[in-house]
Amino acid sequence: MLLLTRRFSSVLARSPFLARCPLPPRAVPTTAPASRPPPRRLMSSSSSGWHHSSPPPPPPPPPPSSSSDKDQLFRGLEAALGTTFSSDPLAPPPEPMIIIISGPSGVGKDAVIKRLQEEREEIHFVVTATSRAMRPGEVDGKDYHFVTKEEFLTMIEREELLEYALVYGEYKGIPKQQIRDYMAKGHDIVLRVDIQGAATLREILGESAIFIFLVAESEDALVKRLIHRKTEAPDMLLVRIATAREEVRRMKHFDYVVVNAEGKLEGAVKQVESIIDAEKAKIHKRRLRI
Ligand SMILES: Nc1ncnc2c1ncn2[C@@H]1O[C@H](COP(=O)(O)OP(=O)(O)OP(=O)(O)O)[C@@H](O)[C@H]1O
Ligand SMILES: Nc1nc2c(ncn2[C@@H]2O[C@H](COP(=O)(O)O)[C@@H](O)[C@H]2O)c(=O)[nH]1
Repeated sequence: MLLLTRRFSSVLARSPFLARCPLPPRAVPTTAPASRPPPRRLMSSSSSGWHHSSPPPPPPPPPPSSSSDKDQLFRGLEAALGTTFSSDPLAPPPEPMIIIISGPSGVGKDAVIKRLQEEREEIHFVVTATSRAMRPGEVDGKDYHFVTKEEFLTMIEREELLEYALVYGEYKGIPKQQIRDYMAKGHDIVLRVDIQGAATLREILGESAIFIFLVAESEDALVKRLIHRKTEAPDMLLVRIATAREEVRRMKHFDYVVVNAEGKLEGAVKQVESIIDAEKAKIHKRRLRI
């Protein structure tokens, strides 16, 4: 430290900055401090305590004011350390992550993901494959890859799916290649699956992915939301609602729970974004293995 201070002092001694802002003479010792006796201290006559017998040290030099002074100081510090200051980022670059968004039918998974995609372009939502018929308003390749049952079975045979399940009587599955392609480009990946799909993915991905459980504020709100969506006949509605009761019990196997309350879609999306940001800032990151 003493050596560094000396070197810095000698570098600055050659700089015009020093001419204007001289270092205090006693700030940089020129002889080893061990050879100097400790300063004598005297008891003050006042009741305020101890005082040094030596005069007070001179005030520190004023901070550099002009940009050339600051530049001189910067270069002086570099010279004192004997290396240039690097402008490389100090934090490692964030690695792509896999985020699984699951929850009971009708809770708002698709709605949350749609808004999330609008907010974060770097996120890729994996379009899953399904054997179910297209609903009015759905787009092939955007909502799902709509395939026949035979085509789906071929995908299973060829081991093209990371996970697949029979969901309400129809096949649903995640194409592996899509994940690989987008991760290679540095994108974060969002997967939307039902609860059984999330359980399978936990077995495959373990702690390397982030599992978010989306819930409505109450069962009552969830049922009203499903009725309002008008996509299911009453018998199928009953199946989805009965299944939802069971599914809520699986919440404890997830990493996070996010409440998507009635009329509060934006709040739920913000919370998912906060989770992603916090996970990105983690020092001991999740190591992805797929
Ligand atoms: N916060 C919210 N407040 C009010 N309505 C909402 C909210 N979030 C979503 N919705 C509506 O609730 C319905 C169900 O949402 P969505 O289809 O996104 O659910 P989902 O979880 O993807 O369902 P599924 O699992 O059956 O595909 C939709 O009509 C959607 O517009
Ligand atoms: N296990 C999987 N579940 C999936 C997949 N893709 C979608 N889903 C889930 O299915 C239900 C029903 O969807 P719907 O569009 O018919 O209403 C819903 O919970 C989806 O999240 C998948 O690849 N695997």
